[in-house]
Amino acid sequence: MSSTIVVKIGTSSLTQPNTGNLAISTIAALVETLSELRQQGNRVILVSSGAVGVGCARLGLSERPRDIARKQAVAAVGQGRLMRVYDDLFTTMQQPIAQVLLTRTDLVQRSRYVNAYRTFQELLDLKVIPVVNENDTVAVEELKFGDNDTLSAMVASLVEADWLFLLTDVDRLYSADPRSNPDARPIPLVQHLGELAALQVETAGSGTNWGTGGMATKIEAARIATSAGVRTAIAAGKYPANIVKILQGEAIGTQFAAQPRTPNARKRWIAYGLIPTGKLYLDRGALKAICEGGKSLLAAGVTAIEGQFEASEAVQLCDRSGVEIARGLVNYSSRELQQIRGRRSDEIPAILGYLGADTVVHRDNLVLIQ
Ligand SMILES: Nc1ncnc2c1ncn2[C@@H]1O[C@H](COP(=O)(O)OP(=O)(O)O)[C@@H](O)[C@H]1O
Ligand SMILES: N[C@@H](CCC(=O)OP(=O)(O)O)C(=O)O
Repeated sequence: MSSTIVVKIGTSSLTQPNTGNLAISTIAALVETLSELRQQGNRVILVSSGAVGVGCARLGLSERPRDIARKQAVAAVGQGRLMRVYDDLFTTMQQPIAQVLLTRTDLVQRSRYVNAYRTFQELLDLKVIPVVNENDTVAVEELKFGDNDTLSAMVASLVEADWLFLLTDVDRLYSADPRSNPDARPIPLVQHLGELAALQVETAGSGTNWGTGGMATKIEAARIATSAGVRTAIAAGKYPANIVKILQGEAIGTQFAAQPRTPNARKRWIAYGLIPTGKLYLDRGALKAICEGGKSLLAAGVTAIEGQFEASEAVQLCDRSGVEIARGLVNYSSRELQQIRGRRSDEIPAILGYLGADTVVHRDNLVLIQ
């Protein structure tokens, strides 16, 4: 049966740790595996990091630039080089590829999100492997994915993938960074991300100087992807052929079970495309109403508000301790909500001096976060 498979590979796997030069044998093995998967009828997307690392090697820079403009310039050098290498190798496998560079804003605006979705579908229908990266050269700091782990999870959610593979320079997730902690225990399977707290998994430490985010961003990616219904695996970038073995059911790397997928595409955009600008804390009655009753959120159930936001923006709906339970588009600004929180809906016109929406977040604009 054919699947939609998103594979993300990090800089630490694509480049030699000492010189920053391309790890050609790894890239060639990756190209072979992905081409074979494609030719077996699967829909395949590659999310590849490496623009900054490869750009640095090309320009003879020995470390990742800290200055933003310099980093953006270096990425422009590396991205072209990287695509040249991919295109040469994929062409030897008769496999067409496409470059897709995304910024975070492309997923925030509904029209651009839908447009990106359509372009991916078209490319996959044409049997092309899209090679995706963040558009580092134009992305602005405040609106960045920041790391390709998050980007790949959002792409996997956008295209409703069956699998997300996060290929890195360790063979799986451990209870702590295995580089600094030889007693770290391997974690083969995560049924639910809640288990990680009980397993006391530490994600501090970010491997080589070239990787961004370390394990923490991979766990966050697994959270986004699994709650969008995508099975996720963390595995060694050195052995891309393991992807095929994992698809055949072998217990390699760390595998995260998928949660049921939100069937409504617009709700998935609310949950995974938008960037929340505020937090609403809910009382127990409101949590029960939205979680068990499938109801809208009313002002009466909001106990506190954090952040500055306008009506129609995305907010996180949290329990008393700040754990996010749901996300939604809010009908009132933070200023208005400060005035009406805890109050009955029929009191709102008198408090605000005008007739607003009955609900703070309507159930059609509200999605539970697993
Ligand atoms: N709990 C953990 N389990 C495994 N690796 C961890 C853990 N915590 C931190 N790490 C580090 O994360 C690194 C991988 O992240 P990173 O360097 O960002 O890779 P990539 O370039 O593939 O995104 C590993 O080399 C490892 O040192
Ligand atoms: N977009 C950046 C990659 C950022 C990133 O997440 O890097 P990595 O941790 O190596 O996957 C680049 O191409 O250099």
